[in-house]
Amino acid sequence: MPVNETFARRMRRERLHRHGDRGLLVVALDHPIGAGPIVRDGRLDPLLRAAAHHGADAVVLHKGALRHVRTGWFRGLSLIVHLSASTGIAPDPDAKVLVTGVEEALRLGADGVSVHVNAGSPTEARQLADLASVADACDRWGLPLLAMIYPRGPGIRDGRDPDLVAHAVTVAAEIGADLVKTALPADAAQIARITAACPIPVLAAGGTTDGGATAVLEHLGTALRSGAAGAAVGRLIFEAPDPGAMTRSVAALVHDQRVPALL
Ligand SMILES: O=C(CO)COP(=O)(O)O
Ligand SMILES: N[C@@H](CC=O)C(=O)O
Repeated sequence: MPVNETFARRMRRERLHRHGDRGLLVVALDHPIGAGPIVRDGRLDPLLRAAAHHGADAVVLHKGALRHVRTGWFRGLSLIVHLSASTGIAPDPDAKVLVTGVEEALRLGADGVSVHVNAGSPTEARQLADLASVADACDRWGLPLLAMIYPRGPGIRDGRDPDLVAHAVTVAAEIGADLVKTALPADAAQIARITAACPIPVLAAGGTTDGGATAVLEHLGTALRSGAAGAAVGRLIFEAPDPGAMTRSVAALVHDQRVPALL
């Protein structure tokens, strides 16, 4: 726990957890700007129902999505507003830019904000400056900041290289994030080294489901047993035939360190 944290920031950081403080399950739904629609009918409410009713602590959404979803889901679910974006069809999809700010997120009812940084990308310098300005604003307003930071760029062959990932999460902590989310390597000992060296909680990203849902669940289980403080999971849940059941499975891992029935 940080020793120099304001009352407001600590209270809000602790309140992100809706199921005890053992692990944080964040359902990330920030993909549409990058990848296009994630639901066929444009309605995110069924995914928010799955998150709210099946064990998630928080969801990540972009500002515009909030105009099209019900407020009621957030009685038992924390809201993290994502402040940065890029599209997968851009000349450089790794070039994240800020698309809104901390004060707007607060006006929208956010319990926290998140910013994505691609460390090693051609625009890394500007992305770091953006993360730093958001961290300053979070200090002013007492709002928790989740940094999503990945080693990504033309010179990076393996974005899960343990040394690169250890470096990336350290950058997030040094700039002033409260939590960091990244794609962790597969090896348990390497994950343990990364999480032990990082002064802030590290959340494991779900990642692509191309290798099957079971492989993603197994990876999350390894990460949680190796020091990850929770998981931020998108595709595994919104691509699942039954997002509620998949949320329950991830929640069993995150909150109870219990192997879900799906494994
Ligand atoms: O946090 C996330 C995206 O912002 C994780 O999403 P995926 O599980 O789809 O990688
Ligand atoms: N924040 C993520 C979105 C989901 O994967 C990214 O931009 O890559």
